[in-house]
Amino acid sequence: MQYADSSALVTRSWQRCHQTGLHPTDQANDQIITGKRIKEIIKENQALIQYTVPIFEKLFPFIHQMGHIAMLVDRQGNIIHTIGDPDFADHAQRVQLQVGANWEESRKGTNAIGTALVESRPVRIHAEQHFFRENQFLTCAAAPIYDADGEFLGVVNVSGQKEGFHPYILSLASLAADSLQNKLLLETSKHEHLLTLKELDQISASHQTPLVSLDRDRRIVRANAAAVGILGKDCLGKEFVGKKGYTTQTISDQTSKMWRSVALHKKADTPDQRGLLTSFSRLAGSCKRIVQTKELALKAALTHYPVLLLGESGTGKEVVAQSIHQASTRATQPFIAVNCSAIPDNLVESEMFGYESGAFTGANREGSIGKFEAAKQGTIFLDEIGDMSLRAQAALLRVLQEKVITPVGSTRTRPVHARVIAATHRNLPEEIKAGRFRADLYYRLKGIQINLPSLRERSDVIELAEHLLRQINEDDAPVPVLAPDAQKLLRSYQWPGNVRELQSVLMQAAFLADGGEIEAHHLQLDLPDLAAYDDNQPILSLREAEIAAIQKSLAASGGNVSKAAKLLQIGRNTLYRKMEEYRISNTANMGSV
Ligand SMILES: Nc1ncnc2c1ncn2[C@@H]1O[C@H](COP(=O)(O)OP(=O)(O)OP(=O)(O)O)[C@@H](O)[C@H]1O
Repeated sequence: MQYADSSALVTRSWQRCHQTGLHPTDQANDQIITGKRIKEIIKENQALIQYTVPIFEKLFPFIHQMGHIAMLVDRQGNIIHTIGDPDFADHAQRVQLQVGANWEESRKGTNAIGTALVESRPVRIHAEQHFFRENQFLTCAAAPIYDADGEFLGVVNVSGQKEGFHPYILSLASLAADSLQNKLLLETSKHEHLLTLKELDQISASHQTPLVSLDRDRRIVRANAAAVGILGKDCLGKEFVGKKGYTTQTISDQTSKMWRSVALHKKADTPDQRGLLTSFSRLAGSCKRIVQTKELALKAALTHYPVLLLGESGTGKEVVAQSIHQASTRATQPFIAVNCSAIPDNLVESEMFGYESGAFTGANREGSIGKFEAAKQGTIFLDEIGDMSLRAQAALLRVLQEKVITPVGSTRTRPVHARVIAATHRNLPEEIKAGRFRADLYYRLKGIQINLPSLRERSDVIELAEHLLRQINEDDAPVPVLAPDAQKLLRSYQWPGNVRELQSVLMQAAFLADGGEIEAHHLQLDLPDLAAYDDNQPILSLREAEIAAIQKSLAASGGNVSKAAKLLQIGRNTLYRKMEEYRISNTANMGSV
């Protein structure tokens, strides 16, 4: 789905409002449909509401946690079904954000529902972007819904108070609209051949699974937006011959279960509210990369696909795994983390799959259940999967393929219900090339692949640092403030240990600052030259240490700034900036870069 450039879209909408003669300080022309007419409208949209109810129930924990409400709106802009936070619903009624109200743009000015209806695309309208002042306390996102034949049916809208702004409410609305569309597509293509396309090289960050339905002659009868994006706008009616770079998978009974689970989980399965509060909110950060990561993790939480988390050490892979678990319908079941690199090779099977009594010398007399069984219908988190031996990989692959385990010393298999989330800091395609990792296992594990950005790639280091400082500060003492020089240093440092390193540096700094402002000299960073520090030499100030490190790296690289920056593990521009700041001239090689 295409997200619109919000500023251009808002400008267009405001122009339409002015042209219609609306004025921001006017009161909206509210029209609440009640009685017979609303009953008729609800009846006309009964099927749509019926499909929406379970999807909204699935979203309820997220919506409620955010203090928002979700709405189903028909193509005329009438709200026909809502779910969400009752407190906010009371506020919302002040501006008639309730069943029976009409939110067409010509009536209610620029707003997510009305503007999405006009623009036929997902729209987010935040606070002052609303045309009428009376609506500016809101933050809203709406995404259009189309039926399997591409007919426009209405929108899904998520709204809350502007203070509760979440960057991913648009994704949430789009996700609900996508699930609804897929459900409609599945219903209408019961007699057709329904298949999905899977990227061979990489699972894209797109929010929707591509779905295509074929008639008996393999002509494409229907396709959802994701499939049209891959196959081209004119794909309908054409013979389906596959697509380079993609495999196809028929949606069998088993895979359609996955869809039902996306769309139809009953409220009884919804996760624990408190769990949710600590789930995605633990993942601090608002830079683009981390928001994308959270969106994808949220999507993963709503499915039962295996998840593969890739990222350097300390980037938060385990936090993401826990967040996915807590936000999923499995939250009330166990989350079992297994560090694959810590299990001796000869114990992998018994640790993972358990053993029967007397299976081997030293084994517990009663036998023991393995991690897969301990996870029950919850999540098993296989950390450091890239460090598993090939023998253990083969055993794991069998489990993932056959969905059963055989405890050591037993002949009886037991079913596996747990969802697998795997993680590694290794580059698995390279491990495969080197013959250290099985390609078939890799493809099994990467149902949804989430790449976690390193701290170097993130633009929100200070925000993250402030979040971590609040966490570190256990008692009610004031949270230490980061002085400008400390912020500068935190931004320019290369963070080989990522968030874990940032956490420990801040912990030390808070201790050293002793309740005062944290300054640059409180930050004990692992600067390269400190490794070479000799006991007999005086301790250098941070500035002196940086100067010495830069001079040494320039000398070692023969004046080549790129090489010197590499040695220092910083970017070339950062090195140039520091050379300028410390007035270091490149005497080793004046002409070189
Ligand atoms: N976005 C984040 N917000 C807040 N804390 C975070 C974030 N990312 C990571 N952390 C914290 O950083 C530390 C390291 O995270 P975690 O253990 O999840 O990393 P990892 O990638 O699994 O590391 P490894 O590969 O070494 O196992 C944890 O204490 C975690 O709470």
